Amino acid sequence: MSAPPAPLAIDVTGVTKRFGTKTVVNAIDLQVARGEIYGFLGPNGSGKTTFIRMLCGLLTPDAGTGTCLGYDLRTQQPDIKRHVGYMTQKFSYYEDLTLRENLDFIARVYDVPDRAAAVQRSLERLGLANRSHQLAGQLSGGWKQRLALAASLIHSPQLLLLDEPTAGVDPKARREFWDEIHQLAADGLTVLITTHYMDEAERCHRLAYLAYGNLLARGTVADVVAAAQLITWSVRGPDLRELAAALRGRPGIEQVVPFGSLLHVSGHDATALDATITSLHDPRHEWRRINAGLEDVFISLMDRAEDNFK
Ligand SMILES: Nc1ncnc2c1ncn2[C@@H]1O[C@H](COP(=O)(O)OP(=O)(O)OP(=O)(O)O)[C@@H](O)[C@H]1O
Repeated sequence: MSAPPAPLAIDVTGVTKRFGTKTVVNAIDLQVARGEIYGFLGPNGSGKTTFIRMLCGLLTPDAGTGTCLGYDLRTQQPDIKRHVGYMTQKFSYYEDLTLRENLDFIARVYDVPDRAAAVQRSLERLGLANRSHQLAGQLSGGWKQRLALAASLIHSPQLLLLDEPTAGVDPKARREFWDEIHQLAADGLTVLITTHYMDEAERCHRLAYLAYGNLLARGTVADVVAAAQLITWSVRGPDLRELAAALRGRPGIEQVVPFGSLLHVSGHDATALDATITSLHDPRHEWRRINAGLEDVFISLMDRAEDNFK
């Protein structure tokens, strides 16, 4: 049965989850368009996985309403699940089965019609056809990840859920993986992805940043950076460790973060920030006002969330 047409893949309001007395996801509203790649970022334990699991019909919210792929979040969970592919952090497969056998097994579990053709399509689509007789246990990390992606797509889902999909995968394999994800999205698949990597965040169409169960920022990378209104300076020169120690705790200085051979110094109060930088003037240091990056913004959001919610 195909899903009823819905312009939005996800359209939810006030989604909340509590475990015991702890509110792990706190009244989150979210809309995701079909074919969009939506990234979820935030510190460990901020509620990303729990929120996504509710969106995909794997967990029932304690409060909130809405739809996923046009199906009701509370009453039509089995329909949602049928159209969702889930690539978990720890993909399990049978090491002593070949790639083809692993995919065939998963296709059986999903009761995929015309299984042999579906497996062949999946092998070809992900460039695995030449390796189809190789034992899964002998694959390198990047190829195992491809197998995991193939497995999560075998039943032609409309929504793909990726939970930290590229942890431990080398940069070339990561790039290829992302090319594939963008191609799938261009073909209409909606992708929700949790990640801790900034380069992956920048590859998403839109982002949400969660901390302590609260949605603190959302939008495109440019939206999220602009909304933070973070003023950032970079400084290069000798003795940056000493400079960092001298800066921390001074008026206007909210964060001092080493970036390679530079320090990034940020805050929200331009006047106080300027005054402190001027007071620590050293001709050996080269200061430059820069545009805050996503990482600067996320560190700032995390620090502020600790003050607000802990
Ligand atoms: N079934 C459960 N029972 C009780 N507490 C849970 C359960 N599942 C998750 N939690 C708690 O909910 C909080 C949010 O967990 P969640 O896995 O959603 O965070 P996350 O942002 O995905 O973290 P990470 O980046 O580490 O994957 C954590 O404190 C976690 O311990």
